[in-house]
Amino acid sequence: MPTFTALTHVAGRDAAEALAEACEDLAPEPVGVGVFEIEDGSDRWEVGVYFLERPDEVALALLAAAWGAEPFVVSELPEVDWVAHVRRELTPVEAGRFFVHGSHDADRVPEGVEALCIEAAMAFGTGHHDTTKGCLQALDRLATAGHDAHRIADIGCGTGVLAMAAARIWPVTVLASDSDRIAVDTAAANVIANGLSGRVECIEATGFDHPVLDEAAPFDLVLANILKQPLIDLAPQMARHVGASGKIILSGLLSDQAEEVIEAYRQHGFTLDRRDDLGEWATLTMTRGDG
Ligand SMILES: C[S@@+](CC[C@H](N)C(=O)[O-])C[C@H]1O[C@@H](n2cnc3c(N)ncnc32)[C@H](O)[C@@H]1O
Repeated sequence: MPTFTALTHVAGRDAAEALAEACEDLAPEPVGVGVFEIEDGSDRWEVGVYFLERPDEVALALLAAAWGAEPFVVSELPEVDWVAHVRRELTPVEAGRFFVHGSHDADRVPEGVEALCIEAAMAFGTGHHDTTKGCLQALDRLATAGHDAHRIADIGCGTGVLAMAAARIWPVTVLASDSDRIAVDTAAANVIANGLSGRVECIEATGFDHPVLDEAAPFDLVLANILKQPLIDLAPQMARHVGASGKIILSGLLSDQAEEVIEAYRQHGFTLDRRDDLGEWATLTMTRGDG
């Protein structure tokens, strides 16, 4: 378990930010630099510079030079399992019928929900982000409306949260792909942890560039929570891989980017069913054809 040495100094906001900036290129290299408001109404800010090993006297002298006349406090942070700490801080997320939680909250799962256990790890998708939440709500609505999906893909699966949610609704094998190997491995581990082995297949691919995705097409449901530009770039491939009347759920775009994405997909034969804005993010549900 790593321990950290912290160098801290309290100042006004501008001075704290200037100090933090001066410390970013230091040797030894800090593992983190942060500026935090001290919440006592005094408008004072703490700048903290964190090292995995305590800097020696020479390094401290260099740091003192970088910080100019400002004094700093050197302290050892208590030994804390920060990963476990962050995980414990994550509270469960409810979206439609889904209840996404960490393993530390397994005993808090209410009756009658579809529970998905996701640990905070190296991949995106604990359910906390409004884009993930928006997609889970859209999935829930499609299922409630009786959409029948036999071929499903989740492009940019991250932790696999959306693919697993879809697998909980429809009794088919869902293809989950991501361009990032770490995300693919994380999703595969989550699939096992959630008892969905054989129901979600995780593959490394950018967009639909994988023979397994080509062979499984045409899909009648595709989820893609990636950013605006990758979504727009994906539109021609989406049109080739989604069957007539197939649904797509798109997110990862800011509300003010929604029209641009809708237009790109309109040009490839999709009709907007609905748009849902959560926070500053939009989620689009569209149909291939006239809906
Ligand atoms: C915002 S995360 C979404 C994760 C998860 N699906 C969710 O809804 O929380 C986007 C993921 O898409 C992946 N990604 C981005 N562009 C991609 C592309 N063109 N093809 C496949 N994966 C992509 C990233 O590596 C990342 O894991």
